[in-house]
Parts: sequence; structure tokens; C-alpha cells
Amino acid sequence: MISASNISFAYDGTPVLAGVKLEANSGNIVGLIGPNGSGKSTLLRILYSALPALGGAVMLDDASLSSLSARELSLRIAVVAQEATTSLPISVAEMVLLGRSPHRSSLQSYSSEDHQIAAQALSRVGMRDLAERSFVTLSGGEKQRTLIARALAQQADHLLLDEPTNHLDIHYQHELLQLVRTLGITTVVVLHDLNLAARYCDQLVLLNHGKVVCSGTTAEVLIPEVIEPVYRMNVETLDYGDCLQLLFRPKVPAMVK
Ligand SMILES: Nc1ncnc2c1ncn2[C@@H]1O[C@H](COP(=O)(O)OP(=O)(O)OP(=O)(O)O)[C@@H](O)[C@H]1O
Repeated sequence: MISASNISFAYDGTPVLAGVKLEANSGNIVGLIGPNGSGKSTLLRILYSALPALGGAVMLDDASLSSLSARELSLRIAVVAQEATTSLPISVAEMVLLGRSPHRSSLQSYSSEDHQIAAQALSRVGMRDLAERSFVTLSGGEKQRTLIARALAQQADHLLLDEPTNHLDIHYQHELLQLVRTLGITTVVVLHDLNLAARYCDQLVLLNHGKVVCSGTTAEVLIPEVIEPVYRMNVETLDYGDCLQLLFRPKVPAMVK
């Protein structure tokens, strides 16, 4: 379980998050949604200790995040962030092996078990055939799948994903989130696509201007009364039985030329 309470943060004195609460229970997928600039990536960075919260606390099960060493953190939390990770000429297989780093001391070389786990992770994201390719030559989607494989190879029990479906075509968007669901790992995922959030998340936290506007199940959050004012769009919900889906219409019709 990862939980954040009363989180505040500011960049150079400009407040970005205030009083934010998020709770991801064991095995659940929590979607972090909200408009551009609402503070999603900042909150995610605080959850993996890349940024220090100005106020509030983050707990990993019973331990405060700040009490854990960098190695303990990387054994517990795997991250796929938005930033490009390297310009170094390393292969796809080597990139995925980096996920095994927290499991060995700096003097140890990778074991055959590490290689096996990394190869399995590559297979799970459909990238085994590209194992020997240079990472920097991959397409955006292939890079993204490689980084997911690296996170899988890490075998942490928490997974934090910042817009993991970026660069992925519709097939791989669903395949990736289906894969995340099968892992059964406590996950916090930043998503822009509310219909993917509806289909794959257990709980949602909706941020706007650095504050939680609404949190709860997808059925509690993805309702027109909540979504329309935040995104300034007309929203219609369709209940397909297994999940909700949303239809959007601009509030102001496009000007006719
Ligand atoms: N390094 C930084 N220095 C100053 N301001 C920043 C920095 N990073 C982000 N911000 C600002 O903080 C606010 C929140 O940014 P953040 O990236 O967390 O939002 P987001 O919800 O993830 O946005 P998006 O959906 O566009 O990716 C924005 O106003 C952004 O301009």
C-alpha cells in the first residue's frame, strides 16, 4: 500500500499541490487524472521520492518514505517516468537488465537468474525479438514497452507510471494496461485518457489546480457533474455493463467558416 496525506508542494514559491490525499491499497490500480498542469506528475514524483513534499507524508505500508534508503525504495517501487531515460548506446536487453540493479551489490555481475527474469519481462511486453537493438534507435512505443519491461524485471511490489500509454497505438495501450492489471501490483498511473482510466483503474483521484476535486471508484468520479467543470467539456456517460465509457463534446461549437 502507498498513501499520501495532506501533500503540499511549490516550485520556486509557486504552489502546485495543496492538501492532496491519495491512497493505493494493496493490489489496486489508482488512476491519477486531471487537466494539463494540474500537478499529476509532481505528485507522482513525490510518491517515489524524486521530489520532497513541502508538507504532508507519504507512507509505504507502515514505513515513512523518507525513512527508506534509495536501495530499499528501488526494491519496493518501480517507476516508468515521462522523461527520456538515456542517450547512451545500450541495447534493449541491457536497459531491461538495469531493473535488476537493486537486487545485486555494485560489485556483482548480473546472474543467470537476472538474465532470465529480464528476458521474461521483455517477452511479456512483446519485445523479445528486439533485445539486441540499440535502445536509442527504438520508436517511442517500443521505448515505452522496454521501460515497462525494465519495471517488471525490478519485481517491486509498487508500480508508478506516468502516462505509460503515451506513444502507444490503441492495441498496445490496452495490452499494456491489461498487463498491468494481471500483475496484481499496487499501482498508481497517470492517465489522460479517461476511457482507459474507466476500464482499467479500481480507484481514481482527480486533480485540478493542485487540489483533489474528487476521488473514489470510477463510477463515483467519472460522472458529468464532476468531469464537465474540470475539463470544460460536455460529457455523456455510457454504461457498457463491464465499465463506463465517456463521450465528449466541446462546450462551444467550432466556428463555421
Ligand atoms: N520544474 C518545474 N519548475 C517550475 N514549475 C514546474 C516544474 N515542473 C512543473 N511545473 C509546473 O507545475 C504545475 C504542475 O505540473 P505537472 O507537470 O505536475 O502537471 P501535470 O498535471 O502532470 O501536467 P501534464 O498533464 O501537462 O503533464 C504546472 O503549472 C507546471 O508548469
